[in-house]
Amino acid sequence: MAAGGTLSFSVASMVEDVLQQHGTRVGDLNLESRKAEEAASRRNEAAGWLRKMIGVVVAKDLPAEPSEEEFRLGLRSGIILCNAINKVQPGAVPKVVESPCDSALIPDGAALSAFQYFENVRNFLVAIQEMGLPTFEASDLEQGGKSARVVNTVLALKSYSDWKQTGGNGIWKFGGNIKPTTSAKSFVRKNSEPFTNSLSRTSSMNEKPLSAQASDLDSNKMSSSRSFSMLVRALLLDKKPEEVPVVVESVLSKLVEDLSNVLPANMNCKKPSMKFASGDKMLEDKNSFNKSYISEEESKGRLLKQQMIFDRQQRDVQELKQTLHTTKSGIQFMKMKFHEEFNNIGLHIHSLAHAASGYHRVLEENRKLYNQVQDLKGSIRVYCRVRPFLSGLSNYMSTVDHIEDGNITINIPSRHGKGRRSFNFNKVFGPAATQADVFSDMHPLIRSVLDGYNVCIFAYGQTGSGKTYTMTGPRELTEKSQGVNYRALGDLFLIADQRKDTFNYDVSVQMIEIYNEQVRDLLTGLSVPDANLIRVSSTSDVIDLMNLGQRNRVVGATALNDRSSRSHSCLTVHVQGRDLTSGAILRGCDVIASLAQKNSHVPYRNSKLTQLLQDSLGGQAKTLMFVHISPEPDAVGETISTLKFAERVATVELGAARVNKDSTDVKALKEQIAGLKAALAGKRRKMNTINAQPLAAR
Ligand SMILES: Nc1ncnc2c1ncn2[C@@H]1O[C@H](COP(=O)(O)OP(=O)(O)OP(=O)(O)O)[C@@H](O)[C@H]1O
Repeated sequence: MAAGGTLSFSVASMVEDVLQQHGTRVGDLNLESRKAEEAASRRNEAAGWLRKMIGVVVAKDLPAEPSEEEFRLGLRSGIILCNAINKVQPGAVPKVVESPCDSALIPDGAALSAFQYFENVRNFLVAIQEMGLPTFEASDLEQGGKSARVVNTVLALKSYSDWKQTGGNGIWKFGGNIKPTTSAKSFVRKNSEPFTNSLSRTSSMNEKPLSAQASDLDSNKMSSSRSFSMLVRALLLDKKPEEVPVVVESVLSKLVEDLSNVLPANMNCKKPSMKFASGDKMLEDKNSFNKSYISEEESKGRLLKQQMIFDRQQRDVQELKQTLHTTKSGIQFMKMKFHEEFNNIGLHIHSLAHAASGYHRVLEENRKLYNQVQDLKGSIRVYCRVRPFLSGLSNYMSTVDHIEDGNITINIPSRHGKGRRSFNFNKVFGPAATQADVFSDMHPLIRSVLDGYNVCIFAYGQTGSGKTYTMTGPRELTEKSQGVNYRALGDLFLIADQRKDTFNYDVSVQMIEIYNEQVRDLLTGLSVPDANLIRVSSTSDVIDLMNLGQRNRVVGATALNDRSSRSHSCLTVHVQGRDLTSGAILRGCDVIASLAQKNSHVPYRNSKLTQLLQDSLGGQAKTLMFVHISPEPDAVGETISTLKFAERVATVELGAARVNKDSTDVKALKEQIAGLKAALAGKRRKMNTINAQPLAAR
């Protein structure tokens, strides 16, 4: 390291200080001239050796005995120094940059390429350093620089050259022109090989400092020790003997002080800063190496990272492929299952269709059988109802003697002979019979209307016998006291609603009055041959229309009783049902009529009433006739004639068969119906079970 020279200057200045303290003038000692003389001697030795090594031609810029300035200028380009070191150690500076104008003297500050100058001097200093010789600083070749250090380096190189020429045996000791007896330390070159890479340079640099520093110290010590002794002698020359110890003590204490200031700074500097351009270059190299090393590491890292990303993406792709495969398999499986399900559903629908058609066949069969039973019961059924005594008249003896099943026995006053007479009907309802009792026998026929049969329900009887009561109910109507028309219509709409999945029903009504052989439309109030049909959708719709008809019936009546006895009102309910499966149309009607007891002068067969009811009464329809009688004995004559007419209607006039309840035909039919009902119930259960199952399980 270039810390050398520090001691020599310090000692000289220190002695100077001491001399000044003691009032001694240096000028008197002629110290400067002695120093200059010695420096010139060393410079000449160095210049001479350089000229000898590289030849006078190459060293033309360096005079044999140059001044300090000439020495500095001659070596400033570094060309002479590089050539000299290459002579001592070939290849030490691999490339020497020659001046473009060799022959020209390069003046101070002349334009030799700064790069060339820098390169040569730097390379020379690196080589010197590699060889373990004392170095100088590049700035020492500049004006004001310490050329003595340059001289020192050249003389060290000379000494090394001499040692090498003698065979290089033994330990080379750098002595310069200093006598071997001085305290110069042995100098062992640590790394003589030229560096080949920045790493070896760095390591040699790191190993170098202490030895180089020691070397610098030694050489400076040697060179300055002679001056030091000369100075001390000159100092003590004119001193009296008693003054000598004081002066020596001062010199020594100053020396110790300076040493203590200088040594720690040099000796403790294990990692001194690089002052040379060569050091900078090495740092640059190291940095660039580090950079390239780092960038290589970085690129490796990046590659590794990319590889990892690539690997992960490949794994992802594999996973996706696997998922796709699984999904495809799943879809295939679903397709298969779907086809299976589809086929199963197809089979199931087929069996359901089969069952449904069977069900419909059974229904149809049931309907026919049901209505056959109704037929066997008789196309016309005649019922007799006895009104209770009205309040206030309960003390009278009743006309009715007794009632037993379908038989009613009437007490006949003695003046009319015989005393009693019995009449047979399908059923006789006594004064205690309720509205529900009366309707119960009518109920099965309502279903027949919805199956496409015509049903005629009419009330017959003298005035005040209770026709309106049976058909409609009392004035203060309650649910319990509702008449058969409410109940029948209620049933009709209820059954139609229950069948809505299989049948679509349209219901409409017409209401007429036959008065004095004139037909009047009670819903329009006009006399018309055919009454209007008005569509209805509920029982209340029908009731509203019946009320309207009732009001029209009353309007214009001159004598209510007279009118009542000659008027027949008739409500006809038309039902049209469409079988939703087969599309078949069923048509039925329910005629609800209130017929006054006919006058004897009107022939029954030709009457308007008979014409009106011919469809119902002619055998195509099921007819229910409710004969009403009053219990009061004063009307017994009319009662008997009413009963006679009713019996004739039931047996002779209309030719209807009387039902024998015990006939074998009825029994067989009943059994057949029971069997069919059981079969139907079985089919229904089966269908309900199938419908309850989830589709996949079917
Ligand atoms: N079964 C019965 N229970 C209680 N009261 C009844 C019964 N039958 C009829 N009545 C009552 O007897 C009276 C006459 O009955 P209703 O008006 O029904 O006779 P009708 O035959 O319709 O008469 P008309 O032919 O004059 O119209 C009414 O007050 C009615 O409430």
